[in-house]
Amino acid sequence: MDADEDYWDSFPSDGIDLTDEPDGPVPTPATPPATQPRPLPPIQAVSPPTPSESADLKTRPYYNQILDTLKRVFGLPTFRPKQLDAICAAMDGRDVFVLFPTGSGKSLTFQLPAVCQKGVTIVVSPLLSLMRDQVQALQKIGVHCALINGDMKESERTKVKTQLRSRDKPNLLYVTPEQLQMSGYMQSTLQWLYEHGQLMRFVIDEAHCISDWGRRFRDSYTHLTELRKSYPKVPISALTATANAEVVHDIISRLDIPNCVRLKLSFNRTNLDYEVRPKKSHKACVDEIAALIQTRFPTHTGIIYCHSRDKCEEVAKELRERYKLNAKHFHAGLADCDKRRVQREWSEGEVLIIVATVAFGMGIDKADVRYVIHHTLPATLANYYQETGRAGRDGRPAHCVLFYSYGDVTSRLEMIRKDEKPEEERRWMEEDFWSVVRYCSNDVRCRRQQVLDFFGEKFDPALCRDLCDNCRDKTPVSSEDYTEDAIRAVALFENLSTTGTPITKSHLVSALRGSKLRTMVDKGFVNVDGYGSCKHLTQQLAERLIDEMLFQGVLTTVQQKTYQDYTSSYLKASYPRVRMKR
Ligand SMILES: Nc1ncnc2c1ncn2[C@@H]1O[C@H](COP(=O)(O)OP(=O)(O)OP(=O)(O)O)[C@@H](O)[C@H]1O
Repeated sequence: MDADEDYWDSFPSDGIDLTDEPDGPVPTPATPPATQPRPLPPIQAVSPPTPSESADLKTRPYYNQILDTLKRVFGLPTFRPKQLDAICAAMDGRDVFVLFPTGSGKSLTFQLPAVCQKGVTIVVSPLLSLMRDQVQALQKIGVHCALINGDMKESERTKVKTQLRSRDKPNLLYVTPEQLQMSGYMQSTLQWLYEHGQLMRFVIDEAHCISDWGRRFRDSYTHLTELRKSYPKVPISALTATANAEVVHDIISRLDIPNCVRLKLSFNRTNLDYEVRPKKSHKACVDEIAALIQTRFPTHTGIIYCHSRDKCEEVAKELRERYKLNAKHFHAGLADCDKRRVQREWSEGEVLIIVATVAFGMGIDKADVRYVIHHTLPATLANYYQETGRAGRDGRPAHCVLFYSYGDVTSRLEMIRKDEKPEEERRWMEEDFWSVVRYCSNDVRCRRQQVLDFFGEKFDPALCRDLCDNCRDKTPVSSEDYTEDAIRAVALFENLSTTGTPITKSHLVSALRGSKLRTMVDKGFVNVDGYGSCKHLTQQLAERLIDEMLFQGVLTTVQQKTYQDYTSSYLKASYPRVRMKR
């Protein structure tokens, strides 16, 4: 399998281009991993703006100017929540920390002040594609801005730097952290701007990259900690969509902006409907996806995420050929020109369905995506939030469906275990992935609550308004203790193992229920002590019992090659054994 997503690769030396990387550096989960014993810094939650910041923003002397710029330059009628607070803080020359979810309009919070003020705002961004898109979008509406990255020819870079010292300065300069760090000429240009009072602000986009609490700590971001020392009078804005309390604290201390105006929005995407569906087989899953699209979204745009390049191509082909749906695939294996073409066709509505790996998403700002379907499990719950976050950016209802099977869990775990990364990183990957498994297997708790919980945000499920499958399911929930059955299952598993035959999950389920299947007889399982000890359980309950034992780590799985190079997943005990000397 050519698994595409490789979340833990180090970043390329100068920005990121369209590889099969997730959209932006990997978000940080709400809690640091248990296997990483680091002293916790004191948690400093993001505080609401102080009264002087929130009250009477409309009386600010520049209020009419920013409102006019919002309408005339950006073509937008009103501000979204907290945008005005962030813009006023920037206009007042304050340091600002913006923690808003994806798609909430963070960019405007620095772009608008940059347009209103004289001088240059430097925007440090790790994603080349995102930078290009933003610069193009700004140029389209007549904003004077420029870009410097490692891909450009030296002559092009020199042209921009010359422009920076001229009268015809851009309002915004987008730059990769590497360019800011490496280029001596860049440094001297900044110094020149600073000395001439023309350096308006530093904006650190994806600011969680600066924090080593983030899993994808980016080396080139470290020197950004020098900005305050080198340019003490220049205010700094830090923006991120993914930071827990520790990361926020770390960013603020590293950038040395302790008195920044802190603005936070809820991560609840109220218009998204979350649903998990069992994945019975690949074919059944594609059938269901096709039926869902044909009945509910026949003329709408959507994204289907798959784990591997092969799967993307296969699913897109099946949707086209079997269901006559307008689908195309996208992954990092495509030539750059093909990537651009498919992305453009989808953005312009010529192609409705994109079947993609996580490579798809960087810099995508399509407002009317009506559904995001996961054919395969995402790597972490934070990634799931980010990937589903591409739906409904226009604020209108959108649907997120995640297909889940234990088979996908085991193959993902197997891949993680085979990964050549250091053991600790593999453990993180596993732990992050378990958050997804727990989310899928919890069919009681509000999905929205589970997602927000992951980001450390408390959410009252009553506010979900039945916009998730668990809240919609009104079947009364009863809880029963299955410990006795679990003990029987462990004893039976031990006894079955004495036959020397590897045991699959379905063997154990059949043995618990006392199945008379030929294969159980042939393998000699039926004669084992405890065979049929859970006859009272239905097939579904027995399967859930074993799943639960797998989730809780009582059992685990190992992959073994069978005949003809097929691999099967076998159960392995992972409960501690008590051994005593007699
Ligand atoms: N006040 C507004 N009114 C209407 N649309 C807006 C407003 N502010 C921003 N938008 C639109 O919202 C979309 C998302 O904005 P933006 O790209 O800044 O989000 P973001 O928070 O930076 O998201 P991400 O983290 O995904 O980059 C854009 O299409 C933008 O034009």
